[in-house]
Amino acid sequence: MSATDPVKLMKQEVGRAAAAKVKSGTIVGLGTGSTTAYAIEFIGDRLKAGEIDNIVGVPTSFQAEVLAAKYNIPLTTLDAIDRMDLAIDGADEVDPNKNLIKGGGAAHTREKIVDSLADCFIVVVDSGKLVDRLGSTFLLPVEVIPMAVTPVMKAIAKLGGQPQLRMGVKKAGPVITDQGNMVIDVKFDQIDNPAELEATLNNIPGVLENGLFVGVADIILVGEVKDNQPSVREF
Ligand SMILES: O=C[C@H](O)[C@H](O)[C@H](O)COP(=O)(O)O
Repeated sequence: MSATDPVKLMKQEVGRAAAAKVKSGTIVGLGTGSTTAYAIEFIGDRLKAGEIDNIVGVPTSFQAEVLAAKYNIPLTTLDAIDRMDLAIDGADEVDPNKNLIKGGGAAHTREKIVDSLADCFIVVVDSGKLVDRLGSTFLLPVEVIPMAVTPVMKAIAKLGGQPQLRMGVKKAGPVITDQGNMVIDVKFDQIDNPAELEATLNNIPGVLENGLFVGVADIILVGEVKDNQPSVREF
């Protein structure tokens, strides 16, 4: 990836824009993925520069915990708080109604818990993540308890989905989530009713959580780039 890689420029710019919305004395959900990683870095930069202080983060993954430690952002847990002021997180697809597919990094279960508890959930994406209809470019991740992988795949096939077990890269065998579970990625020809599908999938015994986020996001920050100049649009 070159220094002027347009996707990198867009991710950095939305990360910076999201970090700029963090105020002193707030509790912030820290999402997962390459775009949110920039937001965490820029929050750390603002803390270091003294622009903000007294921030506490709630991590959505081991990756977020590691980044928070790297940038000296103190962390807390959901046992210690009732709510968050803000959550910042990426997405794999965003539709015009601000509904999302998440879980490209297998973190969607903890992300849905944290992002749902925030007063304001800000999504940070590059413009390539915008779709007219969810499921058109990205397979839908479903986290499953390991002993239930086969029956869940059969149940998903009966619903019309094409399931595949997510395999590791630079690791033999399946991807294991931060909770010790596996991920089934599902191709649906068409997702007409995301809310209904979200509930139907979660109702299959053995499914922990799927990557459909319906009615959770408040603000979408979209990174765009033209002539190597990045900008951010909000909706
Ligand atoms: O499980 C991972 C998350 O849902 C990520 O937020 C999502 O995959 C987007 O990641 P990235 O910003 O790297 O495209």
